[in-house]
Amino acid sequence: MPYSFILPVVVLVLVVAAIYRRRRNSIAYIQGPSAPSWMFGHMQQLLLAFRYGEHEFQWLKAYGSVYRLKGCLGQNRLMVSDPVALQYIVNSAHFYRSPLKDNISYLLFGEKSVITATGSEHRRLRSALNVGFTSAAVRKYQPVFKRIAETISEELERNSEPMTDICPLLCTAALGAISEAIMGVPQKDLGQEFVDDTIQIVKSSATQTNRDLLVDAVGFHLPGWFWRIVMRLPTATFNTARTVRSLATEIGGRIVREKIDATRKGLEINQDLFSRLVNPESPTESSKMLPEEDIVAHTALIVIAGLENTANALSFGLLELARHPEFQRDLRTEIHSSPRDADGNIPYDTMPLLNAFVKETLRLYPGLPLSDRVVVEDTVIPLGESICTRDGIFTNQIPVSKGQLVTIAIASYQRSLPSVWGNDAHEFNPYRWIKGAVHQGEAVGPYANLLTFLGGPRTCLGWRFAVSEMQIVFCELVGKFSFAETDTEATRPRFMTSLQPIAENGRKGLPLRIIRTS
Ligand code: HEM
Repeated sequence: MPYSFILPVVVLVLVVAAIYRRRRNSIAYIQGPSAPSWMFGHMQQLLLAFRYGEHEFQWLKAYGSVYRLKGCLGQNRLMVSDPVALQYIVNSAHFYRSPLKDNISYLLFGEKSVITATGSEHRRLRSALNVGFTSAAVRKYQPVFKRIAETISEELERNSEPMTDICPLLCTAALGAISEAIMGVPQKDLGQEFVDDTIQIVKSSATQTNRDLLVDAVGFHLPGWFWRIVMRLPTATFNTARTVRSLATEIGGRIVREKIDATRKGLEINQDLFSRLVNPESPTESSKMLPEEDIVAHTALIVIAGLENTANALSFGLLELARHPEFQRDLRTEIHSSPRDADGNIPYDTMPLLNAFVKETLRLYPGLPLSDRVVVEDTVIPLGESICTRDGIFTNQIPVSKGQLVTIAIASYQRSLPSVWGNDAHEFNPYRWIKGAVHQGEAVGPYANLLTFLGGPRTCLGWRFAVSEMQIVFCELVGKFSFAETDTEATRPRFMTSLQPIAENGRKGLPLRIIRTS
């Protein structure tokens, strides 16, 4: 057969082209620290650090805002905290979430949720859910946040212990806020089993051990269909995840059906998100209405997405106040001297110290300090500042090939450039926001130029919700109590799926001395 050589030649050409392209776009020429081991690369230092960032922030200092790290089993990873590069990555369709994270989201939330949907389906779901997350919608949740904050105060007043772990209280408060504002029901209606299992799944999905690092590294190369089969296995974590999902479907389904019934009976409709999705207030909302099953599918996602991150941000804020008594006093003075309306509301957005404090807390303690992306199509990442390669050549762009792992280094970005944050970027200094020391350059995220809520089409839907809840809870608590650390520096941030406060005993917690002030 005269043409029988064609196929092998075509295959050979394709293989050589692929190798050439891989070499050409390999990131091996980018500088970075040498790895302590081939098996774990830098992953133990990055993800299992005793105090989050103890190695990462040193690498940042040594290599700048783009450098190469080793993942497990010799994998090359690109760590990026350059604002121009980050803006490109979060907005570009050339990058997608790492397959591992995507598969876990798929197991927990199914394919009908905004976090797993892609393309036009993602845009449709976001646009519909957004009716509950606009500035106007979030303003209407303020009474809920206020009530929730007062419940924490009442609990603290009853408590006569010399030391209180504030974390569980803040977690219950954050759950109450979501339950009432998003679903329009008191927290007890969610049922203890759902609440316990949800908290459990957040804990057990935390990457904490060497074994987890290796499973993640191997899992990265496995196709989605393989994961979907593995996730049917009856392991403790997968069982809890399945229970959370089925309880969420049951509870969400019941809540949504009750709201549909109330609408049919002409009863008054509330301001919570689920009510508005069932019974839109305006024709624009009507056109984006979600069917019942789509609303139900978001029950678990919204609880999990909104609970941990907000509660942890509140905890870290109180930790920094305990470490900075003078700032705490100034903030209390601002709270006491701010005018209140007839309902006791303060114009939260106009309080300089309060807002500087919220921004500084979210800058230093992003709930998700790292977020992995995979290149889905060859592209070139532009850089705001040139980097020097291992060959001593300066470049202001990095070509990356399909399959390359890129880490959006959120925590590093928020401490990186002195030209953006000032020279004391590693310190807690809320005044930097008041003195105008923060340079508002590239708009990388939706709030204060921070990436804590990510950016681009996948920006956190609940960012205004979280900021408003933080403003109100801080006002209530700092207005009535003083916070002091029992052992300065004992509590540390650790990365366990999210950035969490870890007490001296190695467990999640924030023990504080809390005293009534007025
Ligand atoms: C301080 C608190 C919060 C932080 C730091 C935070 C952070 C984030 C981040 C980083 C993402 C992107 C995740 C990714 O794509 O890998 C995200 C997505 C999301 N968040 Fe938040 N979040 C917070 C509070 C909330 C709240 C209170 C809600 C809802 C009540 C919420 C709902 C969502 C949803 C629905 C998404 C998915 C958006 C999409 O994929 O289009 N978040 N959040």
